[in-house]
Amino acid sequence: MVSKVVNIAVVGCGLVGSSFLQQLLSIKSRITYNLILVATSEKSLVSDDFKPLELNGNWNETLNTFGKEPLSRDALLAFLKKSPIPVILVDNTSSQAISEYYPNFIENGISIATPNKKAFSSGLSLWKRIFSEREGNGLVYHEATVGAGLPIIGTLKDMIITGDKVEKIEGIFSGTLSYIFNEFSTIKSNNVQFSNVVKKAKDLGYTEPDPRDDLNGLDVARKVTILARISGLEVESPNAFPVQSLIPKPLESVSSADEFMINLPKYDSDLTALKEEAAKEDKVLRFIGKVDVPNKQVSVGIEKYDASHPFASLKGSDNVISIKTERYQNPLVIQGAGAGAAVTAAGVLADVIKIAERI
Ligand SMILES: NC(=O)C1=CN([C@@H]2O[C@H](COP(=O)(O)OP(=O)(O)OC[C@H]3O[C@@H](n4cnc5c(N)ncnc54)[C@H](OP(=O)(O)O)[C@@H]3O)[C@@H](O)[C@H]2O)C=CC1
Ligand SMILES: N[C@@H](CC=O)C(=O)O
Ligand code: NA
Repeated sequence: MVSKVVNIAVVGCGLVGSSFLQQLLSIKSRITYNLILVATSEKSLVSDDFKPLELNGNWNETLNTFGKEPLSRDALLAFLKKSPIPVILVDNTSSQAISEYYPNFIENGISIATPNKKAFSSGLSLWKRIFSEREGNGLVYHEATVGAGLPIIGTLKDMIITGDKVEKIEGIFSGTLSYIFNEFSTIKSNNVQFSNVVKKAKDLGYTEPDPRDDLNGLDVARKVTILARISGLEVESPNAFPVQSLIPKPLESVSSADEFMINLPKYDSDLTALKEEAAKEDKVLRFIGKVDVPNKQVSVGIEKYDASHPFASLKGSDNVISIKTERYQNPLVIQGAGAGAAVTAAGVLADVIKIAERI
């Protein structure tokens, strides 16, 4: 029997992209994955004749040595349209520009697998265009946009297509903020200062290069926007509901991450007071995203939880998501690593495999 062959184009070879390529090139499968393009923002390798790229294991070196100027979005589309067999575009970037171009790929029959949240959590019109389900459109899978490789989006969609009704989703959706609050606000009271934990998280490489990109709550707001939309709420954008920022107002406009870190200790007192107030009630603080479907409410911010609550005993940078539905009145809880190269790449690869089986 001749095995099925699918062409794969990978844009973005950073943390997740590198791990994705390593996993893709080593899986054993009855489907053959034919790598026809690899690109970063500066270099690209393109197989003009659609034969598999010869990467000899060290694709990074090959890309740097032989890579040419990356294709524009139009040129990338024109190239992928010429593919004689089904093609999957894997977007491992965080590029807004690429995500805004998804409808053009999809409407030309090109499928997409991605951990990039931008397309699904920007304006609602882009979401509607992506999921318009026209005959001949490419498929779109984005499991790793929420909770990395944890099975959240697939699980939620399965519940909905089988007729269940989502009532409430609540969770800790940021690996960085999970770590920070797990260390800062513990069941046994401690003297840890918020700024110290942020510094520790930054030193361990858990934060974005500028920790304000974690502390402003936008990453969590994007994830919650995606879940709310899947659950049936027409959320206009991640700015359309209350999002608590952990950046002290006076530090919003400081120019550099270093200046931000130097000044952060001056503003520890508010969060220390909140943590002590919670401790007196035998509670801890956690940074939560919430979707209340019947009441059409979405929010992101700090909440207090009893020491006995599953969110209170979370470890490291784990995510935890609780989904309450008409059928799961005792909520379904999914917990585990919600960030990191290997688990995220595996989530993307599992999507590639699901698409390849369907196209
Ligand atoms: N890291 C994690 O734990 C998780 C990440 N994600 C998501 O996965 C995606 C990738 O994250 P990560 O690997 O950590 O990010 P990195 O910054 O490590 O990698 C991004 C890659 O994308 C490339 N890139 C950026 N813009 C373009 C462009 N316009 N055209 C071509 N290539 C481009 C970069 O190239 P260059 O180096 O040349 O700039 C780089 O290779 C993001 O959307 C992130 O939100 C999701 C869940 C968890
Ligand atoms: N920065 C994110 C990683 C992926 O979305 C996180 O902390 O969870
Ligand atoms: Na996921």
